Amino acid sequence: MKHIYLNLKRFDVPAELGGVNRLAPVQEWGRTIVESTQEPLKKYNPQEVEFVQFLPEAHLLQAVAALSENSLLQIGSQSVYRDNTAVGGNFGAFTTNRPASIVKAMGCAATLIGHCEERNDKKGILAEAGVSNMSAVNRLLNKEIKCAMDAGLKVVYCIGETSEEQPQWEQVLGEQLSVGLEGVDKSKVVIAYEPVWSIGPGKTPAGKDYITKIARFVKEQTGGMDVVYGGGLKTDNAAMLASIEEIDGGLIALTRFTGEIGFYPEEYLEIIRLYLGE
Ligand SMILES: O=C[C@H](O)COP(=O)(O)O
Repeated sequence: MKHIYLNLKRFDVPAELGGVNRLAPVQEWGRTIVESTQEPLKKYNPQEVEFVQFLPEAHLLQAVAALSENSLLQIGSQSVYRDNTAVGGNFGAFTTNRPASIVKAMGCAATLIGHCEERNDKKGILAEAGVSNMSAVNRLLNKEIKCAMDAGLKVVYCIGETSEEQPQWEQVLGEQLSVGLEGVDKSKVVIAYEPVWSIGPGKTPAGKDYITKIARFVKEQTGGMDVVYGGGLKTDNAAMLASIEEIDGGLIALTRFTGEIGFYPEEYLEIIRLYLGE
């Protein structure tokens, strides 16, 4: 089974406010993306490939409502809170947070946990508190994964090393896996590997040998979990990634990296065609 994930980050922010949304008014953005991508995806075999689109919370209800009959698309949230509602327990006193129970109730099938931008946010809070040992980040993410799974959501768990961490990549990724997945049913989780040092303008893209080495490491450490490339599946690397046996799919975000950068539905569909080879 291949997994094609789409992380729509905050691509809903209009260009005039500094964002990359030139697609649709904010009020219609989630629906527009689902409606402009789901029909062409119906030609793929759901036994062979799954498609999940992760949207900011404000767009989840609209995206779910836009799903057509027999759509192959599934909708997911961008992470969940590390605590949840429970009958007889917390009734929803979670101002500003996003418990997994409501993500599931809104019709989502999955959630994306531990993206490098989420890790950065948590690291920043710890740094403000004077904490330099960042292992707490993995423990917080482990709680989020457990809440998501208790709520019946599939989990895509992101791991990756920064440029500073690269010399100790085995230790860093090993801890992200062992602590993040402690006590978790791995059969319901897919790993997204993000070489953080390689993401962003002007960075050297990760090559085939490096990605293969990491994917093998993850599979060895986890008993063969599915691993997708999370550093950005795009036009430039789709064929290379498709040629790596140990890679089980990819995480798409921006589809255009020069000029009017952003996410464009036709380019997303083209990346999928290039990766799946059909
Ligand atoms: O979520 C995906 C990764 O952060 C890569 O994003 P990008 O392809 O837009 O650089």
